[in-house]
Amino acid sequence: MNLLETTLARITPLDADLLQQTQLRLDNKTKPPGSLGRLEEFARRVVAISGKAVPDLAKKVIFTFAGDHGVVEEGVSAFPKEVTPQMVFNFLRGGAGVNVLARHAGAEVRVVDVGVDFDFEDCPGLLHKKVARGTRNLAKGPAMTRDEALAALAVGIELAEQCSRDGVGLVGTGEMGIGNTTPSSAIIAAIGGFSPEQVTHRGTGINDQALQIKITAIKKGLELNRPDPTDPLDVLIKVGGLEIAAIAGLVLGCAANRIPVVVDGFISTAGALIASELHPQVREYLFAAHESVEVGHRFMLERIGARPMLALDLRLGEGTGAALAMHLIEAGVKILLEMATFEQAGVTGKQE
Ligand SMILES: Cc1cc2ncn([C@H]3O[C@H](COP(=O)(O)O)[C@@H](O)[C@H]3O)c2cc1C
Ligand SMILES: O=C(O)c1cccnc1
Repeated sequence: MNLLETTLARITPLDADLLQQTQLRLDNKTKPPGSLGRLEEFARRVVAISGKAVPDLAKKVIFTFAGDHGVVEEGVSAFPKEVTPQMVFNFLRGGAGVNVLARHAGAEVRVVDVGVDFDFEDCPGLLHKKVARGTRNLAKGPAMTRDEALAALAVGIELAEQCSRDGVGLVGTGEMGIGNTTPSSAIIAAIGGFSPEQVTHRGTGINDQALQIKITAIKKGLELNRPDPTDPLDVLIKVGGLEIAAIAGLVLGCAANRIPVVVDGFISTAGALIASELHPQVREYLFAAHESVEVGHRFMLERIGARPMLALDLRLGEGTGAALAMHLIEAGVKILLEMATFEQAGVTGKQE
């Protein structure tokens, strides 16, 4: 078995008893039952995912995977591909949106080159995991080879393994790759059977003409490559991206290692969708941070069966939404661990 297969074999459903016991603990807190809404769900699920009655979320890590996309040559983005490595340097200096919001959340950002078309040589702080210098143009043929897709998946899986060894309590996903809303739209179109028009949007802010070019590129990619909707690996190979593959691997690795994983926006959810199509129980381990402005995002979330936590009209990616959502998951866990029970507080009237 390869790393992907052994990882998939380790993913199990959450323990229903543990979920129920944790809800009973929450019901003993000084509040009407269920009145903290989804914060209670977050606490319940973090306990059941980690298998720990007292989860420790002190160590939080957001992975920002960077990769380039051959399809950019079609004119699908408002920005040139050079922005991908330029933003990598910005992440490493701590100046990007995700750095600011991760600091706010008390999370560390780890920047991973999984497929940037640039030589970073010995760039301190960067995780050098380059599989290829970008994908090929999906409008002209398969974006990746099978080996490239498996190698990028393995990058994500191995980083999750490392998090498990380091005692990381909460992982977030993020990405940087000019053009990557195009493969993300292609993935949900292929898997969900949607037309490119239904799931394609403006990414970095393209105009009407570029939107038509983007839709045409996705149409060509689907017609030419004919990804098999029942085979998520085939979809990833033909119309995916290296950073999307790494995110899929990270999500699978987190599920296998029982680490809750917060999935960012549209592109990250494309990775999570591949993971959840590979293993249906993956959805139990993930938290969908927010609902992106990208129109296709809703269809991905519905397909996964994940309800987004925030609606902030975000459309940046990088892991920004994941950073913001981490606070709320931690808040739910703190309610479980720190709030007084009826008995401790001497509050009466609890219904048995
Ligand atoms: C300066 C800058 C910083 C970003 N950070 C994330 N993205 C986001 O925009 C890109 C996807 O949009 P499209 O498919 O239209 O190219 C990705 O890099 C995504 O992470 C950025 C984009 C730009 C321009
Ligand atoms: O939702 C996202 O993650 C997103 C949307 C547009 C552009 N970049 C990222």
